[in-house]
Amino acid sequence: MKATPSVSKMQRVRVLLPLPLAGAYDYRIPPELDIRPGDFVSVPLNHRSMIGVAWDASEAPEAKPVAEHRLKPVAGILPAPAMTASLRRFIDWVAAYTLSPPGAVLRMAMGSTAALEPPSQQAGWMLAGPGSNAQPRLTPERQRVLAAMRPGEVYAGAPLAEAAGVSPGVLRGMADNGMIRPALLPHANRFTRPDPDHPGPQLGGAQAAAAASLVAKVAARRFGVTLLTGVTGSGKTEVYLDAVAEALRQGRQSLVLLPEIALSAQWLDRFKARFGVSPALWHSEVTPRTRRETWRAVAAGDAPVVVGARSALFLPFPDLGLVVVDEEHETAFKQEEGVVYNARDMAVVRARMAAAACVLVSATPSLESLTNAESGRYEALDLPVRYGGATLPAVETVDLRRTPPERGRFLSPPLIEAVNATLARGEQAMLFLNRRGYAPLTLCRHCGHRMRCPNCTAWLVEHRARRQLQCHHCGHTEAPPAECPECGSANSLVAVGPGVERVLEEAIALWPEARRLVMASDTLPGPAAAGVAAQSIQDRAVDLIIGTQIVAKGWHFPHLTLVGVVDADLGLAGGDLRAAERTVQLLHQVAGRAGRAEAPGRVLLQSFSPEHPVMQALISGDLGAFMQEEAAIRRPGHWPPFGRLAALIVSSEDEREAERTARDLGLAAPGGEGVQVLGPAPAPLALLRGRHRRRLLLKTRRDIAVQPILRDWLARVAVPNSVRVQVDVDPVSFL
Ligand SMILES: Nc1ncnc2c1ncn2[C@@H]1O[C@H](COP(=O)(O)OP(=O)(O)OP(=O)(O)O)[C@@H](O)[C@H]1O
Ligand SMILES: [Zn+2]
Repeated sequence: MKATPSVSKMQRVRVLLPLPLAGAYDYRIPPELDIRPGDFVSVPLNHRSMIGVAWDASEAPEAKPVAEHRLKPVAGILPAPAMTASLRRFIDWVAAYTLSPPGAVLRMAMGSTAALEPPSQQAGWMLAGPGSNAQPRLTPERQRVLAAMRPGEVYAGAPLAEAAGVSPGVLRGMADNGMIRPALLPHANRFTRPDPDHPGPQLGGAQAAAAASLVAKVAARRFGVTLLTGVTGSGKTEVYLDAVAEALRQGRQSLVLLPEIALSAQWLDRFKARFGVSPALWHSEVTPRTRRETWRAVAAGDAPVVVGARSALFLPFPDLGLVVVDEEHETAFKQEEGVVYNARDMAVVRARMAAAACVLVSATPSLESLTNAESGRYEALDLPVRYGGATLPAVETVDLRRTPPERGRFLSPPLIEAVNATLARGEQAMLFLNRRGYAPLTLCRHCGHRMRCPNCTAWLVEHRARRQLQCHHCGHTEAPPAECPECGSANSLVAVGPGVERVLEEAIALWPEARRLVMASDTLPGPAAAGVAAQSIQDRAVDLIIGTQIVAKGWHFPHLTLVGVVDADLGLAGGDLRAAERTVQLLHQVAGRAGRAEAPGRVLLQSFSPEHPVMQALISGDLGAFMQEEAAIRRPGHWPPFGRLAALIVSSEDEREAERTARDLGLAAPGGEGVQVLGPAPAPLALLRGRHRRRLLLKTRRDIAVQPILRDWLARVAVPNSVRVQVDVDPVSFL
């Protein structure tokens, strides 16, 4: 008798397919197959063969199940490790929470279907052995090959030929003569086990206490969430790496989520220094082959530590013991397309289902996590000082009303002077502006015409180096016209406002001798490029860094002492719920790059409103007080995290259809005590990729779940095929 009853006792099995439209489908189980929940199976669907997962029996069987004789049979079971119950529960949970089809969530968990096939083994050569009675001619070339081989070992062809200094044809000839024979190369497990006892840095004071607390949580092998906060440069990474070490000792796997793959460059060096080897990596730029190998290694428990982007949450860990979310406040953890989910929040759920410890890490924690820590749902650990006695940078504002830049320029005299002084001392300076390209707006001096995207409610951003106008929403590009498309005036188009390219232009004029580096997502397209850039900064091959938000997070540049924020007011303009919170977080993080070693740091914020509470919070550095003010503003109106939000985004290529559906949804809006619907209203991005957009916002009290209300609401409104209604639970973007 087997311990777990197989579903084969029944004649049918529910199979979840990785399709956005499907729930689980019923299939017939042929007598020769022994199928258990979690098995990867191939099944017929519309005359094609598809791979899906044997799902668990439904708790509420359908009223009218498909008749037995009409069911198609399962074709076979794939030789891949079955999906664990904890991952299946997680997929169901994410689908229910985000109102997504479970199949769409499953698709994220299947990584690459190729990973489900047995790994293809490469062929090589080995000595034929004593049994062979070959008596071939022993040329010097063949002798060299034999000398390069040891009995019983398999050699890949190309390196063997190279080692013996012969052509591959020689090997084939020897095989024909029976001197060597083909054999399969053994699998190299590329994910060497990190050594938890590899000597790491000596943790001091608060670091040691925090690390001990995290280690105890991992050792307890229970679910629990810890919010690890600490000033920039306090060594939070080193602290949570101790928790990773404990998971290794426990024989359990760890997952570390980072918001930006570019960041992983320095992080990987840190990991390697701590454990002697590299972890497995998971993000969109990993090659298909590595993806396949990583997926299988994770499933087999052979990848003890994975560091990745949000999609790594759906990897098939058989025994996850620790989930870390670094820079937990980052909005990059929100996936806005397809299944709309927040990886930070789902990481907590994944950890709960795996009975794993979860650690959320940030110098600027979100109000959500702070509130959870305050209520005792999360445990709080804090590192109050910078590592190694470094002090926090001094933050000042530059009042742009009093000391404005020269006409047509963007760097004010005080900032220019500060850069001068920094460069003169041989230290590094950074100019931060969260805007790619040369200028955010191109305008006709004569008629006032603005260059807009034809597909979006957005201005075209000039990228001068590429001689392009670009839409940052849909990717539309066009060449800058010679004359105004509206009034026909020649040479009348002017660039308005700065992007990093324009700041670079100004920097070249001011500091022609300085070695400059631009760090933006389009100039550093991948983690490798970011790694090279980071190294050149560490090696002091760069004097002046000009960057967008990718310079803000995580980096440790010991010789960087000045940070200049070109437009500190930029993030406040949008005016959504979290605009102030986000601006404080971003600018505090950027500021935190300055003065992380011996030399003290200085930060200058160029602003038109230095008296704004955001600037005041940055100057004082007292983010706790700022967040308490934020909480006081949001609490009475039940705004998150003191209430719940879900957005409906109605879109269609036909504006009238979008309008009509939005109105119908508005008319059918739910109500009652603690439930409120705002809208419909045109979205700020009223046109996006050629689709007209309307928004509705459901707001409920914290104790009222939005999902049942949304399901009920959506079921009452007929949505034409040409209209899409996207559900965004816990929206981060309000565009
Ligand atoms: N105990 C230690 N021994 C040696 N080096 C340490 C120790 N703690 C931290 N460091 C080093 O100090 C630097 C800052 O640490 P780390 O980057 O982890 O800080 P952080 O708290 O994550 O900062 P941020 O929030 O700004 O990203 C790193 O170079 C790190 O290796
Ligand atoms: Zn566009």
